[in-house]
Amino acid sequence: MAQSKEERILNFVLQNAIKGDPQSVVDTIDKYCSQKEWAMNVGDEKGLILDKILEETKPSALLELGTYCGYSAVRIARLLKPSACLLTIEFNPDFAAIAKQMIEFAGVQDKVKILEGPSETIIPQLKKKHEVDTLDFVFLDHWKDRYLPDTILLLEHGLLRKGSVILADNVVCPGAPDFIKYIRNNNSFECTNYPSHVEYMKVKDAMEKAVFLG
Ligand SMILES: Oc1cc(-c2ccc(F)cc2)cc2cncnc12
Ligand SMILES: [Mg+2]
Repeated sequence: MAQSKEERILNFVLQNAIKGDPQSVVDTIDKYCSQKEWAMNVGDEKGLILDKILEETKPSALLELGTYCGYSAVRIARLLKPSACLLTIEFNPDFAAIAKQMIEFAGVQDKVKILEGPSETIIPQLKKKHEVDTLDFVFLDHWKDRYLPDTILLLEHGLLRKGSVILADNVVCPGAPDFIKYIRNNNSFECTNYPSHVEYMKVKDAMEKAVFLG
């Protein structure tokens, strides 16, 4: 069976990065995806914006929607305090299997839990099945037409508290216009836009930060 792009990325990491060193895993994925095969990781440019917002927020309970190969899960986990926990939801079982190996190789498996399945099913289970109280930080990086419905689900299930930070990737390209319209017109959110570029390309993109005001 021919290897998938995601398997090629994982194998490049296993052969070229340093086991147990999350920064080397992040750098190695960026090297492969900028020089050999493009892939939809948040990447190094938007990754620095993500890093800065994480360092300002210092979250303990985090949720990521859209694990893919685990690049942002490793990137986020490398900055977390020992007691912090990142739950990351991935719909595609093949991606989830790659991400599991990527996270374990990076040595951040104690801070990351992959939840495989549709976000609309898993979000309502977070409190009872996954012992979540409220979330300090949410990274939206999955299907763009799920950003708005999943944000509404988070609100409906009492998963946000005063000060919870939502950070959304790709609000320009591919774009999430319904999410942006909603969140910028909702007085319960304080929004900030961070212009950037699509990972590994010169195409304009941006991230949007939305702080829940309670
Ligand atoms: O960061 C991303 C980028 C793109 C994407 C694809 C094609 C293109 F031309 C430009 C951008 C798609 C994504 C899907 N899910 C999560 N993240 C994504
Ligand atoms: Mg993205």
